[in-house]
Amino acid sequence: MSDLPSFVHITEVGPREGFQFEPPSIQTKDKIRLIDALSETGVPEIECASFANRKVVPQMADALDIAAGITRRSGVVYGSMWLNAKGFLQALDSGLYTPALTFGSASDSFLARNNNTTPDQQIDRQRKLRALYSEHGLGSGPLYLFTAFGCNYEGVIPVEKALHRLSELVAVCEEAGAPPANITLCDTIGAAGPSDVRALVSAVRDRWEYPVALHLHDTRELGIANAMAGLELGVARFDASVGGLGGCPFAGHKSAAGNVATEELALLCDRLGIETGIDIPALTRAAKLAADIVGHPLTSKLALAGVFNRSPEA
Ligand SMILES: CC(C)(COP(=O)([O-])OP(=O)([O-])OC[C@H]1O[C@@H](n2cnc3c(N)ncnc32)[C@H](O)[C@@H]1OP(=O)([O-])[O-])[C@@H](O)C(=O)NCCC(=O)NCCSC(=O)C[C@@](C)(O)CC(=O)[O-]
Repeated sequence: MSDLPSFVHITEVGPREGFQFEPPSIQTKDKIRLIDALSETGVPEIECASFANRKVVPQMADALDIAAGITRRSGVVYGSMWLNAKGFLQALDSGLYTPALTFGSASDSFLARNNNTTPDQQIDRQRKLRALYSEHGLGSGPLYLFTAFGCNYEGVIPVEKALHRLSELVAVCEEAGAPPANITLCDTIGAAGPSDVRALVSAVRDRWEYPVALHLHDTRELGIANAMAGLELGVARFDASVGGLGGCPFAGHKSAAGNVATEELALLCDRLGIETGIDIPALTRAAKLAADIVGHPLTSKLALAGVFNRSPEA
């Protein structure tokens, strides 16, 4: 356990990844209500929305309204995501935090469905995005590898394939003089187990010195075990989603439902003596609000059971 980090940065992605996976009928005011509630929980960063083709992701068509409607609390970073230049320029206009994101996928089939590109086109798109980032004064940013462990269309992704796709994306960043701020390995469909996490994180570390981050899905109940494997390797940056909301609509018929729940990851860290800055009871209340807004129970057992009272009154 000696490599456990002392602090873990958790980016809350529920308002983006969660609501993209729900029907488009969720009201903008409710999305804003959840983001404002999350702002009071100590999460350091909230991904509020994405700027995407509204014909394929109508759930995110109100991204600009969300950006305009939220109450920004000092000390909280309010971010967004995009997959192309058009989305990046909208994100800039929104005033949400816009790090220089680079994206790719270990599965070529997922890439075609999610990003509408072949691997070569994706590299070309990332080069152009990087040039656009430079024009706007942005340097290094996170590099995301989707379906890093497996995919509903291609099955298991061998470590070598993930490394190959990563090396192309890292080269784009390095050639632009903007090495990745981190390499975020995404288990888009909850395909991994702890040994897979250990194998890929270690292989990436053997090859590059960039910090590794994890974006885990709990689709098959291994999300927290996978997070534990990452923590034991010293991974100190995670994405997670309040209540376990979310998934990617382009990930296949079994899909990607259920990110690791932020409050459960924060609880794991707390029980390991790792700081996150998160007020777990407050986040658990936000998870209940998220369930009310979407109108169905969420996967987080902590949200269901409530925080364990260590000193109950007799
Ligand atoms: C993939 C792209 C960007 C390809 O975008 P493209 O190839 O440029 O365009 P397209 O062929 O998809 O569509 C073209 C039409 O979309 C419009 N368009 C195109 N982009 C935008 C935009 N940004 N904002 C507004 N409109 C846009 C564009 O203007 C045009 O409109 P038309 O001329 O036909 O009227 C696009 O198809 C798209 O936005 N798709 C949605 C993909 C998506 O949002 N996926 C989910 C997020 S990724 C994820 O969840 C995984 C993650 C991050 O959580 C990690 C993990 O778990 O692994």
